[in-house]
Amino acid sequence: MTGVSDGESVSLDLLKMKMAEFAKERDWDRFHSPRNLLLALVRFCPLKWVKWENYRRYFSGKERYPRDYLIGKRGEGAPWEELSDVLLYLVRLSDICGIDLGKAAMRKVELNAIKYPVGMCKGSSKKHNNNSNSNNGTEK
Ligand SMILES: Nc1ccn([C@H]2C[C@H](O)[C@@H](COP(=O)(O)OP(=O)(O)OP(=O)(O)O)O2)c(=O)n1
Repeated sequence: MTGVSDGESVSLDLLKMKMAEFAKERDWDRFHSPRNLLLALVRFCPLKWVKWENYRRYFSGKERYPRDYLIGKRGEGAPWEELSDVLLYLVRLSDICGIDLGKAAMRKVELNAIKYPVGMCKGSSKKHNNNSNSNNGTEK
């Protein structure tokens, strides 16, 4: 259905192209301004997170979902749909702004490694500014 076979990966470039085609066919380029796309990401996507409440038991480790449901082989409105919307809007926003998202993210990975050297951070989730009350966002 996706045209991508099992085991084949999907590049950001392919998603970028698909989103560009999707918008062009519908004459939606004019709606995909940086402002609108950013609003879709910061306003609309968090609203969608409300849907994640449905999966609270899964995230708290209390419930398991069938793998096919999680990765999009079945189940409308499942986690894969919500995550995909975030990625698609982000890919589209980056494209419209002329940001090469893949390269930018690779650069950010490099900067993160400099900011959080293994020698200083191994086993500790403290944020780089050394604030003892903060962490790197992965723990609450
Ligand atoms: N102006 C728009 C509207 C939608 N989309 C695309 C990007 C998202 O992947 C998806 C979002 O569509 P919906 O707003 O209909 O959201 P859902 O598909 O999640 O439906 P719902 O919110 O009703 O559950 O469609 C887009 O590119 N540009």
